[in-house]
Amino acid sequence: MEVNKTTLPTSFRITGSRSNAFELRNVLVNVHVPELNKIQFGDDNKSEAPRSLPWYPDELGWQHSAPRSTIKKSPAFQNFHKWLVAETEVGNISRQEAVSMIPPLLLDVKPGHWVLDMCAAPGSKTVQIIEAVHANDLQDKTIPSGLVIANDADLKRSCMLVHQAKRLKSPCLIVTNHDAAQFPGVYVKQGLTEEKKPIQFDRILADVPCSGDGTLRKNFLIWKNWGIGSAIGLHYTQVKILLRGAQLAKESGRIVYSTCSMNPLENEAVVAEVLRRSRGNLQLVDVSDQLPQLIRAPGVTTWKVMSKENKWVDKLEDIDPKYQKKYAKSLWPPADVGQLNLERCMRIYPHFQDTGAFFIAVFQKTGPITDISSIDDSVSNKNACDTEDASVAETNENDIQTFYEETDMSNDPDATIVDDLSTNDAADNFCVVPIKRHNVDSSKHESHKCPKVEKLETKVEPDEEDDNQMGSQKRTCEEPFIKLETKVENDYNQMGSQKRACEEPIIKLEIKVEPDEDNSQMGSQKQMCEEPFIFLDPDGAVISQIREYYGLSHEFPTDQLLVRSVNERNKILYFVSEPVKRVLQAPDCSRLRVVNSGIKVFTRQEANEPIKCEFRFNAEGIIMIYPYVSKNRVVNFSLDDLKILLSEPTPLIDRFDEKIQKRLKELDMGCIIIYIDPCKERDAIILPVWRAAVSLNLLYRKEERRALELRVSNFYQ
Ligand SMILES: C[S@@+](CC[C@H](N)C(=O)[O-])C[C@H]1O[C@@H](n2cnc3c(N)ncnc32)[C@H](O)[C@@H]1O
Repeated sequence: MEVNKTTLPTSFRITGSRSNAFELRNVLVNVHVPELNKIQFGDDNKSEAPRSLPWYPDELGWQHSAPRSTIKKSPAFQNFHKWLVAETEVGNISRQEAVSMIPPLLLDVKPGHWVLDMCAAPGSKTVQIIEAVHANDLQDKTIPSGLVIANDADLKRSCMLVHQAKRLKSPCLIVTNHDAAQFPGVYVKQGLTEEKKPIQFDRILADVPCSGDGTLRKNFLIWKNWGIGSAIGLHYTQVKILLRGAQLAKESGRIVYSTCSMNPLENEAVVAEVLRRSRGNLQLVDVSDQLPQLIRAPGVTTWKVMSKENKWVDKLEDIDPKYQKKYAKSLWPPADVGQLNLERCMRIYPHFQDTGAFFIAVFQKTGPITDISSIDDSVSNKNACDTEDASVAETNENDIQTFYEETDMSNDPDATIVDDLSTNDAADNFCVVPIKRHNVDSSKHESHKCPKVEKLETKVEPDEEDDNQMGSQKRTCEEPFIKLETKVENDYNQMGSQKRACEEPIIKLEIKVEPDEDNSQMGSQKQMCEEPFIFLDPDGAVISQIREYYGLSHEFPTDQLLVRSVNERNKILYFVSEPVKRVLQAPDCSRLRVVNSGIKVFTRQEANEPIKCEFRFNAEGIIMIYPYVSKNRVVNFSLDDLKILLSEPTPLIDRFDEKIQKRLKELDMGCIIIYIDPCKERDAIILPVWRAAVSLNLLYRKEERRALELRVSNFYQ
C-alpha cells in the first residue's frame, strides 16, 4: 500500500516497427542517457536518468522518475524532454504506463493477423498491436496485409484513438464505435473466393472497463471514490465483453483479457465464468516463460465478496435472500475452481517493479463457443449475469447499479474521470464506465462523426501540409460544393487529419457556395462526410494519370485506393490493406459504425501554373509507396542538402549544390521524392517535396518537420 502513495514513474515506448526505432533508441542510449547520468538529483544524489524496462523486448520500453522540478532546472533534461515531445508528436515514441504495455506483448500478434481490440480507446495498446502487424514491413517492403479493428463504445474516446493511432500511418486499421459485448458480426469474403463467412479474428484484446484500483498511484480520485459496488457491477459487463470476444476469435486464436484492477471480482471471477460458459473450448495459456524478467504473481483461486453491509461473504446463499438476486453467482469462486488453472493468470503489483497494478489472462480458443444464448445457465445465477434475455439482463444490471448507488458513487464516471484527458497516460486511467447499458444499437446509424473534444483543440499553422501555400482548397470535409475563402481561421480540433471522422474545423470559415453545382446534397453535408468508402477503378482516369506520371509499378495494388466523397474531384486518395477492403466491402458492412480508416496516399494539388499531374504524394503514405515509384521523380540528397531544405519553408533551388540544382531543373513542376541515405546503420529518409518554379517545399506537417530537424541535428553530434 505504501508504494501506492508514491509517484508513478513516467514510462514510454519507442515504437517497434518503425524504421527508425533502433536509431532512436541509440540516440537515447548514446546521447541523452549519458548526459542525464552526469546529473545527480535529490538527497541521495541518485540519478533519475531513464532506464530501460528489463522485460520489454529490444530495449524499446523505458521509464524515468525525474520530477517536473528537475526537468525544469536541468538543461540536459530539457533537451531530453524536447526530444521526447517531438518524437511523440510524430508517433515515434508513445507515452504509456509500463504495465499497460504487457497485454499486447502477450497477445503475440504477427504480421498479417486479423486483430480486434474491443475496448481500445485511447489506443495505447492498439498502437502496439499495429506495430506488431507491421513488424515485417521493413524486411519485405511489402504492402502490409493485416487488419486491426480498434473499437470503443465511447465516440469521443474513439476519436482520441483515431488521433493516437493515426501517427502510425497504418492502412490496416479500422476504428469502430460499438458496445463490445454486441460487436456486430459481418460476413466477409474468404480469400480469393466469393464465399463469405462471419468475420473471425486471430487475436482479440479485451482490455475492459474496470474500477481502476490499479491506477491509484496516478489517479487520485480513485482513493476518494473507490467503493465495493463498482467491481460487482462491472463484473457483468466484463463477462459479456470477454464472451463476445471469445466468440469472435478464430479456433486456435488467442484472446487476452486485462484490467488495471486488483479486484478478483473483475479478474479471476470473470475468467472463471467465461471458462465455464465456453464449455472447455477456451483454455488459459501458461505464459510463465514469457517476458521472463517481468516479476508477477499467479492468479488467485480463493476470494470473497463484500456485501452491501461491508461483510465478507463466502457464497451467494449467505447473502440476505431479499438481496440475493442483485448478485451474480459467478462473483464467487466456482466449485471446480481448482481445475481452471487460474494460477496461469498474471497479477502485477506496484511494489514488484515500481509500476501500477495490472491483471492479465491469456486464452486459447480450442473449439467453437456455442451461441451464448443457448448455454444452460443453471450453475450461475441466471438473473444476475445472463445474456439470454436482454430485458432480464438489463433489469438486473440496473438493479445492481441502483443497489450500490445508494451507498457509493464509484460507478459514476464523472466521479472517476481524471481531469486531464490530453495525455495518453491520463486517458489510460479512464477505465470506469457507467454500468448502464450503452445506447449503441448497431442497426441504427445515427451520426457517428467525432464530436469536438474541447481539450484537444490546437492551432494548426497555415503552412500545414494540407493547408499548404500552393493555393489548394483548405482541407475540409472533402465536400465539393463549398469553396472556402482564402482567409480562414485555421483553428482545428486535434483529432487527426481525416475530416470525415474527426477533423472538423472549428467553423469560423467563410463559405461560398458555387451556384452552378448540384446542391442537392448540401443539406446533408454531415451525411456527405459519412459517405461510404468508395474504391477507385484501377483503370480509371485518376489512377492512370498517377500511374503514368510517377511510373507507379503494376505491383502496387491500386484497387485498394479509395475516396470518401462522391465528388469526382476527390481531394484525397486513401489506401487500405486488402483485409480492410474486404471488411469495408462486406455486403453488411453498414452494420459496422466505422469512425475512421485508411491512410492518405495522394492529395489533389492545385497550382497557379499548369501541372502535369493533379495529385501529389501525401506524407502519410510516402514510405509505403516509395518502393513502387519510378526513380524518375526521386532525387538523392545528402544530409547537407537536407539541412538546406529544412533551413526555411521554401528554399530556392539555387541554394543547393550544383549537381542537385541540375537534377531538380530537369524535373518539371510537381511532386518529387527526396531520398536521403544518411549512413549504413541508419534508415533512409524519404520525403515528399513540391518542386515549384524556383523553390522546393517540404510537404510535412510542422510537428513532423520539427522531429526531422531534431533527428538531423542528432546525426551531427
Ligand atoms: C481500460 S480503458 C481501455 C484502454 C485502452 N485499451 C488503451 O490501452 O489505451 C476501457 C475502455 O473501454 C471503453 N468501454 C467501456 N464500456 C465499453 C463497452 N461496453 N464496449 C466497448 N468499450 C467500452 C471505455 O470507453 C474505455 O475507453
